Amino acid sequence: MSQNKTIMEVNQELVKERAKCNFNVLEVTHILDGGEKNTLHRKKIESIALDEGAYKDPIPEEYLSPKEKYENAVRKSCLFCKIVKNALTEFTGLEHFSNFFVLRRTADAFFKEISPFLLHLGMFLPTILGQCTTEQQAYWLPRVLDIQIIGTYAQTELGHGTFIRGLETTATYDPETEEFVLHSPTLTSYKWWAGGLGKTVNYCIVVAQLYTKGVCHGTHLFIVQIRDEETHMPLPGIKVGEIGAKMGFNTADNGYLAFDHYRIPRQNMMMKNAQVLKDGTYVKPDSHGKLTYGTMVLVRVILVNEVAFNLAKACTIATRYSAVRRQSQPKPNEPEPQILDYTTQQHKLFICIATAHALQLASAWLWKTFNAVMSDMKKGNTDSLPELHALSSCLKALSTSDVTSLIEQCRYSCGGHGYMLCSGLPNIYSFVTATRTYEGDYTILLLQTARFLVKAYEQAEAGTPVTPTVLYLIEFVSGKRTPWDGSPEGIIKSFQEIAAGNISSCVKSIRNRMSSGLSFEDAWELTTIQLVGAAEAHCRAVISDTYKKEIARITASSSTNVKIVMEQLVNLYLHYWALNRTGDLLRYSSISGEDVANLQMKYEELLTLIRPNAVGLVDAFDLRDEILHSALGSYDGQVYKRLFAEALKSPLNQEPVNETFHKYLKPTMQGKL
Ligand SMILES: CCCCCCCCCCCCCCCCCCCCC/C=C/C(=O)SCCNC(=O)CCNC(=O)[C@H](O)C(C)(C)COP(=O)(O)OP(=O)(O)OC[C@H]1O[C@@H](n2cnc3c(N)ncnc32)[C@H](O)[C@@H]1OP(=O)(O)O
Ligand SMILES: Cc1cc2nc3c(=O)[nH]c(=O)nc-3n(C[C@H](O)[C@H](O)[C@H](O)COP(=O)(O)OP(=O)(O)OC[C@H]3O[C@@H](n4cnc5c(N)ncnc54)[C@H](O)[C@@H]3O)c2cc1C
Repeated sequence: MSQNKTIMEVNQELVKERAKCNFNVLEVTHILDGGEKNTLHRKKIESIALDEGAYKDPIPEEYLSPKEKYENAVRKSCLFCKIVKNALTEFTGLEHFSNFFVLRRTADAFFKEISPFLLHLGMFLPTILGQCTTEQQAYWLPRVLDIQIIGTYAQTELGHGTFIRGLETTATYDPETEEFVLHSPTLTSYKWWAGGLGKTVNYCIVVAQLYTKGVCHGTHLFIVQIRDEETHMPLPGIKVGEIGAKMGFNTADNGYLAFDHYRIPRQNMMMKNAQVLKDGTYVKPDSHGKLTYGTMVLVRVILVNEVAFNLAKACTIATRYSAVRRQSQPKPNEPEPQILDYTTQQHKLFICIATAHALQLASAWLWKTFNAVMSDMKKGNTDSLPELHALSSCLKALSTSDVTSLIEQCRYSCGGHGYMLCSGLPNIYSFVTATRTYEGDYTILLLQTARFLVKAYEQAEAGTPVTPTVLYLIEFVSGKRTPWDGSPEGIIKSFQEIAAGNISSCVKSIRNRMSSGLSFEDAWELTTIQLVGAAEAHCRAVISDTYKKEIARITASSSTNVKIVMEQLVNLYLHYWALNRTGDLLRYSSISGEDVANLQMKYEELLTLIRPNAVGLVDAFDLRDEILHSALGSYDGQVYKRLFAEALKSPLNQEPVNETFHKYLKPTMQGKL
C-alpha cells in the first residue's frame, strides 16, 4: 500500500494483523475507487497536493482563535486551489463533477473542519451549470473555474429553510431599467447560513420570489455580486456578515445577507428554465415545475458519497485503534485481549465497514442514475425526475442519518481517547451530523419519498406500470408472498415486503382517516410517523439490493478471497438490518422466532469470519494519514506515542506554571481572595 511517510516504525500489533489478512488489499481499493484507473488518478492528485507537506499548520488548528482559524483556512484554500488548478481546468461539464470527489477527499488533509470555498465548487458551480443558459454559462463559467470570482448559494433565510415556497426575499422586475430589485422586507427574510458568505465570497446565487408586472411567479435564482471585486467592501444596499460560532463548520464562515432595494441586471436571472423578457413578460418553463430545485438534487446525490467517505475515515481510525488497544482480562493468567477481539466491539465496527462499502456502491449507482436522468432531460424528457427526486431524497436522508450514528459508534468504540480532538472523530462527527439537516432535513426528505411511494402504490393497485425501484409493489398488491428462507436474496425480498407492507398500512390509515371525515392533508399529517417509516424501509431495501447486485457484478472477475470477504460484508449488512427490524419482519414476512435465532447465530459467525481481515479491510480504504488527522488511526498504529506528542502541543503545556496560579489559585488557597 502507498502509505504515508511514516516517521515511526509500525506497531507490531498492526504488523501481525496485516500478515493475517488473506485477501489482496489493493484489489479491494480498486473496487472502492471504481477501478484501477481511478485509483491511480486519485493517488496522483493526492501526491500533487500532499507530498510537499503544504497542508501542514504551524500551530494545530484547534488551538487557534476563531478568527485565526478562518484566516488560516482561507490561506490554505488559496494554496490548495493553486496546487490543484490543473484538475479544475480539466473540468468541462456536470458529467465530470465526480472529478471533484477526489479533490474533496484530498482537501481533507488541508482542513480539519471545512474550506470556506466548499460552496464555490459544491453549489455555486453546479448551479451555474444546471440553471444558466449556454450564453450565461459562457460568461460565468471561466471566471468561476479560474477562481476569478468566488461564490456561494444563498437560499435559506432566518425564517425558512425547509419551506422554499415560504421564502420572503423579493426580486421585482423594473422594465424601465431592465433590472431586478432585490429586497429583504423583514428580519426573517435575511439570508442565513450560506457557506463562505460571511467574509469570503464576492458573488452568490440568491433564491428569491420573482415579481413581474405585479404578479408573483414563485422562487427563482439570481446571480448577485455582493462585494466589490477590488476592495471586497460590501456594495451599497448589501448588508452581509457571519452568523457566529457553530457546533462544527467553524472555518466555513456561514453568513447572513440582506438587501435594501438592491439592483442587478436582468441578465443575472438564471434563465435556463424560466425567463423574464425585456418588457417584463414572464416565460414559464415548458417542462417540470421543480427544475429550479435541481442543484439540491445534485448535492443530495453527492452527499451519499460524501458520508460514505467520512464513515470510511471513522472506521479506519476505530478499527486500527481497536487492534492496538488491549483491555481487561477475561481469562485468568492470559494476556489482555486486543479490544477488536471482543464480539461486541466487532458488532460496533464491522457494520461500519460494510455500510461504508454499501453507501460507496449505492452512491456510484445513484450517480449513474442521475446522469441518465440529466441526459433524458436534455432531450426534453422529465418523466424519470420524480423517481430520481424520491431516490436521492431517501438515500440522502438515510445515509446521513446512519453514518451520523455509526461515526458516534466509532467514537464510543475508542473509549476515552475517542473523545480527544486529536482522535479525528469529533471533527468527522460534527461535520457529518450537519449533513442530516442541510440540503433537506431527514424527516422532510423521507416524506418527499413517501409521497412518491403512496402514488406508486396506487398505480400498482390500479394495474398501471410502476418505475423500477418500486416493482416489488406489484407482487405485493397481487397478494403474492415469498416464504422466508434466510438467504441473502430472501432477506432482501423480506426488506421489500416490509417496505410494501408499511406503504400499504399508510395508504389504509390515510383512507380510513379520510373516510371518517378528515381532509387528505389532515389524514396525511396524522400518518407521517408511519410514512417516514415506510420511506426508510423502502430505502433500506434499495440500498441492500444495490449493494448485493453491485458486489456480485464487480467481483465477478475478482480473486476468490476478495469475493469471499466482500460477500461476507454484504451478508453482515443484511443480517444486521434484519435483526434490527425483527418487529417489522414478524409483522410483514413469514419469519418465525426460530428463524430470528438462526439469523443471530449467522450474524455472530460472520463477525468471527471477518475478524482476521478487519485491518486489511480498513487499509483498503487507502486513506493517507494526512487525510485522517488521527493519533488513533494512523497507518503505523503508534497510538500512545502520538497521543502524548499531541498532548505536548497544548498551549497549557508550554509553561510550567500558568499565571492563574498567582492571580487566583494561590490567593484562594491562602484565603486571600
Ligand atoms: C479548489 C477549492 C479548494 C477548496 C476545496 C473544497 C473542496 C473541494 C470541492 C469539492 C466539491 C464537491 C463536494 C461537494 C459536497 C457538497 C457539500 C455542499 C455543502 C452544502 C451546504 C448546505 C447547503 C444547503 O443546505 S442549501 C439549502 C438546501 N435547502 C433544502 O434542501 C430545502 C429543503 N426543501 C425542499 O427541498 C422543498 O421545499 C420541499 C421538497 C420540502 C418541498 O417543496 P415544495 O415547493 O413545497 O413542494 P411540494 O409542494 O411539497 O411538492 C410539489 C411537487 O414537487 C416535487 N418536488 C419537490 N422537490 C423536488 C425536486 N427537488 N425535484 C423534483 N421534484 C420535486 C414534490 O415531490 C411534489 O411532487 P408531487 O408529489 O408529484 O406533487
Ligand atoms: C452546517 C450548515 C450549512 C448550511 N449551508 C447552507 C448554505 O450554504 N446555503 C443555504 O441556503 N442553506 C444552508 N443551510 C441551511 C439548511 O439548508 C437548512 O437548515 C435546512 O434545509 C433545514 O431547514 P431549517 O433550518 O429551516 O429547519 P426547519 O424546517 O425549521 O426544521 C426544524 C424541524 O421542524 C421539522 N419540520 C419542518 N417542516 C416540517 C414538516 N412540513 N413536516 C414535519 N416536520 C417538519 C424538521 O423535520 C425539523 O425537525 C445550512 C445548514 C447547516 C446546518
